[in-house]
Amino acid sequence: MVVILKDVTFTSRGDEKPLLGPLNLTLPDDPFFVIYGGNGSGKSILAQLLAGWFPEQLTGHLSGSLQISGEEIGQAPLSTHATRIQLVQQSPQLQLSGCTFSVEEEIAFGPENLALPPAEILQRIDEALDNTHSQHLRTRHPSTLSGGEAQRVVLACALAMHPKLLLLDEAFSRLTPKATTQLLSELRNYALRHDCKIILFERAFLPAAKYCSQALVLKQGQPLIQGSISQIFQMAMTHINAPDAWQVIHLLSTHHAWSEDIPRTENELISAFKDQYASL
Ligand SMILES: Nc1ncnc2c1ncn2[C@@H]1O[C@H](COP(=O)(O)OP(=O)(O)OP(=O)(O)O)[C@@H](O)[C@H]1O
Repeated sequence: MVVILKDVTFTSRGDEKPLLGPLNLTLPDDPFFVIYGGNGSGKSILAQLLAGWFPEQLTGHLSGSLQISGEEIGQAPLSTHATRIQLVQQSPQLQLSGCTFSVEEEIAFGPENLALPPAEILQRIDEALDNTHSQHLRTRHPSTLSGGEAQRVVLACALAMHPKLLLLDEAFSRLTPKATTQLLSELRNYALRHDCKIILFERAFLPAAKYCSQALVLKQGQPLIQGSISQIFQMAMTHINAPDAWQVIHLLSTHHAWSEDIPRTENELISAFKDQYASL
């Protein structure tokens, strides 16, 4: 799926100052891309625009061009995007329908609305539960799920729609780093199997950096820098969260005392420290 933003600016209704933009972006050819930013940097607004929320759910003025697979956003009703674009937000309880009695029914909700044959719906439920490691939640009432369990289930609901563009707006915020890494690995397999692009919207450097080779950093709705993880690292680190070891690398880089690539995993971190300091 090709996503192209040209001079996109969004101003909320009643505001004068744009909340986002001007922003230019062409997604690289990788399955994953990450958009980093601190609180209020515009990640959710951008995610909602990409999900086609303008103008039905996101009212205001959009200028420039935001194209997804050649189709200009804002020109078709939001419901028409459901089969190709899915957005998972950071508060899972807000995304549960509230009208089903089991996780299985909740995942079936979208495919049933597409009037798919029952056998295909069942197959999609199974696949989505497997991909999110949630088979054990299948018969649970959605209202009894913990925060992390609910995040797995809303992700399963999104996957059951077989999206070609999956937007994950801090969608792992209630999961442990280990569970997040496990899900991201499953999502990479999903993306390759279904030719899907996944955009992560994150306040935390890890574990997104492990899966994305390219990133965009937002600050107050404006693009700060775009490029490889190594290229964006210095600027990103003043705006996002990262483990202490990466804070140390940031400090060393600031004092020109780091010459290695920026590690994207713990193992890369250990190797990089060995390479940098083994001779000392
Ligand atoms: N519908 C809206 N109308 C007016 N202002 C909005 C609307 N949605 C968000 N904003 C404002 O736009 C700015 C960007 O918000 P956004 O939710 O995109 O930030 P974010 O990067 O997702 O932040 P966080 O990490 O805190 O979730 C904030 O100042 C927010 O108050």
